[in-house]
Amino acid sequence: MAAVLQVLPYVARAPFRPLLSGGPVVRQASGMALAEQAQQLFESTVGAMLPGPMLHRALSLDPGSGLLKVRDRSFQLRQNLHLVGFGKAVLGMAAAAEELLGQHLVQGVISVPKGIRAAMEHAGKQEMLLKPHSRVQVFEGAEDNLPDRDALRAALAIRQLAEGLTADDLLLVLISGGGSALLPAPIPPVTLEEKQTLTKLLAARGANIQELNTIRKALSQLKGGGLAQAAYPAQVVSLILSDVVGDPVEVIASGPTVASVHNVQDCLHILNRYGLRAALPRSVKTVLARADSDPHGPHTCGHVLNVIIGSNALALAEAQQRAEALGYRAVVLSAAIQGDVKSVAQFYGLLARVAGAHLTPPGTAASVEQEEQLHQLAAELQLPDLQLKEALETVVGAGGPICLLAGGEPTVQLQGSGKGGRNQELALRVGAELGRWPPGPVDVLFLSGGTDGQDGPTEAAGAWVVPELASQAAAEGLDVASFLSRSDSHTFFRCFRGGVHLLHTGLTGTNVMDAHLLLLRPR
Ligand SMILES: Nc1ncnc2c1ncn2[C@@H]1O[C@H](COP(=O)(O)OP(=O)(O)OP(=O)(O)O)[C@@H](O)[C@H]1O
Ligand SMILES: O=C(O)[C@H](O)CO
Repeated sequence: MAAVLQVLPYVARAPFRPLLSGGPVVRQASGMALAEQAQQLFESTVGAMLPGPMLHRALSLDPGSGLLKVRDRSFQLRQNLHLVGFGKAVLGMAAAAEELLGQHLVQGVISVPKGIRAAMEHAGKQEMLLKPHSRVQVFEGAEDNLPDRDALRAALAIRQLAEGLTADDLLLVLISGGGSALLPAPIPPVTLEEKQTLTKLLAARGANIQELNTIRKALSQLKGGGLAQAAYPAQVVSLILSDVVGDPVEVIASGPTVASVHNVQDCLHILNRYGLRAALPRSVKTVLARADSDPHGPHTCGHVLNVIIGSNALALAEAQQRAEALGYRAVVLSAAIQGDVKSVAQFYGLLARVAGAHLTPPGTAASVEQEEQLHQLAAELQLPDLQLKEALETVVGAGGPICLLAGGEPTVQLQGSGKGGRNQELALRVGAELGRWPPGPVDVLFLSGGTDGQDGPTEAAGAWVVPELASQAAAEGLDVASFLSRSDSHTFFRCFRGGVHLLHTGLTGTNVMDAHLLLLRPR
């Protein structure tokens, strides 16, 4: 039976608990400042994807019979549950899983980022920590998201646990972003250092995550279905928190429980594309050559159920519900925003102009060419799930506050030695775009935030902007364009109005990429 992939439906009402201390109560849109609403909506985007609510939605155990339901499948638990996990959000996921299923848990091994337990302890996030006497062994490693000896030890412990299972066992696999670096298990004779060097070179030359993980899978004992193979004949259930646009399970953390659809030719094309094929270490050539003649063929994963339990799309759906509770007409534009941050910012700036014009009395309508330019930009971004037409139709008929939601992961070409992050750069660029149009009688706000709570090497999660930002900044002697020319968005927001436009959540314990909110409210 082929491996099964299921995606949890629309998230149930996640218990809303403001991430920021003393978060605002829900009041009607008119009664709250736009910035307060935007931050509350961002909190609900993140809140729905926190490990506890996510696992509670994904797993349902009948304490009497020991029957575990995961989506439309059932598994009989009788102290036969084993757990492994790897990823930046996996500590909290393991804590939630052990709380729910602990009476059946025999043993567990998880591989999580170095220092995360201390960080969660410091942040007072007890729900993200395993209880004392937990049966789950924790390995911390992969400092700076790079595979290291600590992560290698974790991967070997995970493989050893998997290989010891029988057909009576159930292996729960917890997977989230950052998992690849936390599960390094190079196929000999490839060494950890050789694999590290190759992936760093690929990333530095612009390889995207799909390309990077195709190479990682080809050189790994556990990625690309290898973990599922090691666990056979045990039943495997993978609960996956997606940090990749489009939620491709074979790419997320390099698909350890998903049969790989790539072959050696795919790898060679990628290596050629980035000029790395000629300089490959002999060990890598040996492993790639052997892969083609592998007697076992690609890993079969018929004994596996892969379930996406958290994603950007699910998070945005939650925020859409919140926005409607605040009195907005809300539309999810896309959960697959990609492309250069400059183009993405232009798109949002024009969208605000066109949408804002539809919300104001006739006579201030956006020009036809601006609408055409907006559709042109959208076409150039090639967003597979874009709901632009639906969004504009909603705006035309609204006559009241509008909330346009989107998410994904734009790319930034770094310039200069400034300090910033994808979200802060996008927000600042959108702020500059908004300032180019004469503000009609509409309040406009744009927010961009990283759902893991950390945007680039800064302590901010992101930032929010309004059309007046550039002119207000100029009055403070801050030139937006100059900061952008140095990729120095964090410094700008730290200086501008005492940092009030920065978004701070602390490490959230989840990661479903970035969330973008565009709020428009007629005066
Ligand atoms: N000064 C800067 N200005 C703008 N963007 C920056 C700057 N410095 C780093 N970045 C961007 O931040 C991104 C790294 O962000 P971050 O550290 O949050 O990791 P990530 O890509 O979100 O990975 P993860 O999913 O593990 O969080 C890179 O895409 C990089 O281009
Ligand atoms: O770990 C990885 O491979 C990336 O975070 C994508 O999931």
